[in-house]
Amino acid sequence: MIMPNLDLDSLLDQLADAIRQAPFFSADSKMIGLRTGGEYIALALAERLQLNEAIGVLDSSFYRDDFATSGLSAQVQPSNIPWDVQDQTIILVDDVVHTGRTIRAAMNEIFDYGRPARIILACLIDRQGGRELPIQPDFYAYATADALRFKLQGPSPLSLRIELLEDTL
Ligand SMILES: O=P(O)(O)OC[C@H]1O[C@H](OP(=O)(O)OP(=O)(O)O)[C@H](O)[C@@H]1O
Repeated sequence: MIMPNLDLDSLLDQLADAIRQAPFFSADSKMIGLRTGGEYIALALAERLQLNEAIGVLDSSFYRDDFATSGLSAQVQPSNIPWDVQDQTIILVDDVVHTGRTIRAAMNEIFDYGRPARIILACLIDRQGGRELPIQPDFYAYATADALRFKLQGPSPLSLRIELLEDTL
């Protein structure tokens, strides 16, 4: 397997361009990033898209259905959505979508705040082949079904670490 050589800035530019051209998009669009990687991606996208409103941030750890088995990270922080979600079109952003469970948890949490008109899903990396729920990104910058793990580190500098999954070595 060839390790992909990904340029983070180009991927973010591509993702921002695709969202900008979508019919639903305006500078008043509302964006939510999922801690931690998704928050960094959402901040980078919001800057490129020159959004009028600050991004919301969710930490869906409490909502994950594997919370009991995986435990809770010591770094869980409160969620913060600085605007009313009711009837909004929300762009939900994460760095990686793999099983889909994090996105499922995030959507549950969003509905606790109100009933959005629509949720659009954008991610940097669509890790395909391991989906456990019928959740697909509307926008992604890079997709792969290879046995790779992606870890976004940031916020500044923002970098993407790519590792081969151990059980395939
Ligand atoms: O589709 P899933 O199988 O749920 O996986 C995707 C999630 O996994 C990673 O988060 P992680 O728990 O590693 O936290 P991080 O954002 O702090 O890296 C990634 O950032 C996504 O949020």
